[in-house]
Amino acid sequence: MLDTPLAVSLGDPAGIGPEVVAKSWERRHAERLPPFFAVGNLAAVEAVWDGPVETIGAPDEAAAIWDEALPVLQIADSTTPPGGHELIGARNALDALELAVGLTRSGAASGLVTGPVSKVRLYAVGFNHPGQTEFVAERCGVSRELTAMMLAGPTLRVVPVTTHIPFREVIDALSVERIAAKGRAAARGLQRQFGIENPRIAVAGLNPHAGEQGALGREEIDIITPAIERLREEGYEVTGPHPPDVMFNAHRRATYDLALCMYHDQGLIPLKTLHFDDGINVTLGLPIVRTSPDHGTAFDIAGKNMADPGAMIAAIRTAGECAARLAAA
Ligand SMILES: NC(=O)C1=CN([C@@H]2O[C@H](COP(=O)(O)OP(=O)(O)OC[C@H]3O[C@@H](n4cnc5c(N)ncnc54)[C@H](O)[C@@H]3O)[C@@H](O)[C@H]2O)C=CC1
Ligand SMILES: NCC(=O)COP(=O)(O)O
Repeated sequence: MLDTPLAVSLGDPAGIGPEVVAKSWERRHAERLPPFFAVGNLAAVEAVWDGPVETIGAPDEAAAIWDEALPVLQIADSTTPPGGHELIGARNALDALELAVGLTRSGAASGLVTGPVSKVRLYAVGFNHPGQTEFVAERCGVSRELTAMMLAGPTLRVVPVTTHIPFREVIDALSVERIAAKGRAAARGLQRQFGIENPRIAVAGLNPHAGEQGALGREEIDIITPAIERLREEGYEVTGPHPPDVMFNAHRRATYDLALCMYHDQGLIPLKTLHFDDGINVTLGLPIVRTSPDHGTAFDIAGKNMADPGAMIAAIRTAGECAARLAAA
């Protein structure tokens, strides 16, 4: 059990973040969750949940009330109702994220779990990062190219080489250096945070049938294979390029620890199809632990008591496990 609690930012209060965090606390004993405190707006939790909740002034006050109430570190007095459209929700989400990252970097929290945010609403309040992944990397002083956004469930882990960019830009964004950098960040993250000594990485092709020896596209020959060779020279166990349409079946998934995918949906469609209810997002390559549920804000069901906390529970549990592993290293 961790001595220092995790910091869990509530995300956009108009979404389901407050509800899944509160429901996770409710199931803390059954799910054997490590201690955590929420960072966000107390009213946002009270709007969707009638369980016990108490504000704290600092992370070290969380332990004393963990058994009795959900501890909340308050970031703002005003908020937006569940399902609301006001941009104050995005500002709250950003303030909570900023504070939770800072507390984790300082060691006051043992790891960071982030609630779902709306990217378009964050952009509307001046957020100039593609997502929380890059924001956290910057706050930790790490170049985003040295981090990897890993989505993971019980039978599949994926890292997309390109993440939140328009599809039209994907091919130009792929390079030997970028693919090798993501593969390296992924392999080292699995070693360091997940205790997988020699991770097996399967690299996806980009074109149908991985290019059919160049007849259906040359990216596999010109970019992906040289990146695979570079990673192998560095000692990593890497295979591919694999035809993307067959590499996610159950038989093939059992042969690797992580699929390195060329773009967002190539990896996230299989991941969320298989593991939407317990899938998580982990940022690899940071000096701190950061996880998040795989789902988004789900504005359509916010405030209706319909949100499944499974992915948030998995994100909290994994953050605790990774934090314990890093502390013991
Ligand atoms: N971790 C994060 O911060 C993420 C944020 N997003 C953001 O979320 C916003 C909405 O994205 P969408 O593509 O609509 O995906 P979404 O995951 O928010 O919702 C997709 C569908 O799944 C349902 N759903 C999602 N989570 C659920 C849960 N825990 N229990 C029950 N049903 C659930 C929703 O009601 C909706 O019908 C976007 O603005 C996007 O930027 C998307 C993915 C991850
Ligand atoms: N599709 C995954 C996702 O949107 C996660 O983004 P973020 O954690 O970087 O904000």
